[in-house]
Amino acid sequence: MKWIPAVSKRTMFIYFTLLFLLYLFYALNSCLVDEKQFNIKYLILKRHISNYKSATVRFASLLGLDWSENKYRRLKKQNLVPVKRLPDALIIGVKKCGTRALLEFLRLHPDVRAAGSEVHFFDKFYHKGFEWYRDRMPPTLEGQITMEKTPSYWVTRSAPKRVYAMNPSVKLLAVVRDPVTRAISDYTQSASKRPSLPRFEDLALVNSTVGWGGAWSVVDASWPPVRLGVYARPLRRWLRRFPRSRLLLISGERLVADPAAEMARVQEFLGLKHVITEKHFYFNSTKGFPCLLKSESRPTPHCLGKTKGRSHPHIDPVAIERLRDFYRPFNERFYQLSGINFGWP
Ligand SMILES: Nc1ncnc2c1ncn2[C@@H]1O[C@H](COP(=O)(O)OS(=O)(=O)O)[C@@H](OP(=O)(O)O)[C@H]1O
Repeated sequence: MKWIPAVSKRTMFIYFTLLFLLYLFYALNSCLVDEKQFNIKYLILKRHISNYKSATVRFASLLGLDWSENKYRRLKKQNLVPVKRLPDALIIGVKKCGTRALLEFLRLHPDVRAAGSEVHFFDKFYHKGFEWYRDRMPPTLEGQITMEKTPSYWVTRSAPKRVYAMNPSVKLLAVVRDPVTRAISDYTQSASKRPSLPRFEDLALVNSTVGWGGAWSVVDASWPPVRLGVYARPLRRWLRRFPRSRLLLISGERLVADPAAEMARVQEFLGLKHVITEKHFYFNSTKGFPCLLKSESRPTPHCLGKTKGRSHPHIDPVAIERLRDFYRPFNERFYQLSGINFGWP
C-alpha cells in the first residue's frame, strides 16, 4: 500500500468523479433513435438513409422507472425491435393480373414489409392456425405494414370469412385485368409447364375443332382460365364481409402503363407516405414492361423474373371475339358492383 500516499486526495477525487460519470452514462444507456421510429433499415442496416434526411434524431434515455428491465425490453417497448405480426393488408388476387408486380413495387416502400412467397394460409393452411401464419411474416416495427399476397384468396369461398376473423379492419387489394388477356396469360403459364397442352382455342371453346366462326363455338365457362375472369362473383362474396372502402381494386393495365400513378393510389389507400414515385421505375422496351431501377434486394436496374411478362402465343382473333362477347355482361356487372369502369374491350 506504499503507492497510496503518492496519489493526492485531489487526484483521487477526480478519478472517482470520472468513474461515477462513466457509470452514470452506462446506466442511462442512452442511444440515438429516429423520432419517427421509421424502420429497421435505417436503424439497423443503415440503408435508405437518404430517404430520411428530414427525420429528426434525438437522444432517448432508455432509463425507465423499472430498473429490472433490460435494454432489449426497453427497445421493444419503444417499438425499436421488429416483431412478427399478422398482416395489416393482403393482396388477395387476381391470379395473372400483376399481383407480383404490385407486391414488388410496394416493397420499395420502407414502411412495408412483405412475405416473399405466397403463404396460402386462408386457402390451404388455415388449419395450422394464426400463430403459424404470424410466423411466416417478416418482422416489422410498429407503424410498418405487414403484407402478403396469395392470388387464390380471391376465389376461395371461405377466405372472406376467415380473413374477417383474423382482422375485420384489414385492408384488401386486388389487381384485375382484361379477363381475355388474363385467360391467355394463365394458359401460357400452364403451357410452359406442359408443352403437350392443346391449343388455347381448343380449351377455351367447346365444339370448336372445325373452322373458326362456326355458330357452335361456345365458351367453356367451366375451364379455370376462363372461369377466373368472371370477377363479379368473387367480388360479391368479398363485399358481403367487407365494406367497399376496405377493398382497393387496381387496374393491371394501368400498373403496366403508369406504375407510379397506380402506386400513388395504393399508397393513399394504405395510409402511407408517397415514397414510391416515377423515379423508381424505367420502361424496359425489350421486356415491354416497367422495371425497377433498384430495390431492397438489388441495387441495380432489374425487371421481375422470367415468368413475369412472358410472350403469349398467337390466338385466333375469332376466338378472342367469342371470349369478349362472353365476358361483356360479366364485366358490366363487375363495373357496377365495383363502381369502376375498367374499359375492357
Ligand atoms: N412490371 C411488370 N413486369 C412483368 N410483368 C408484369 C408487370 N406488371 C404487370 N405484369 C403482369 O403480371 C402478370 C403476372 O401476374 P401475377 O404476378 O399476378 O401472376 S401470378 O398469379 O402470381 O402467377 C404478367 O403476365 P404475363 O404477361 O402473362 O407473364 C404480366 O403481364
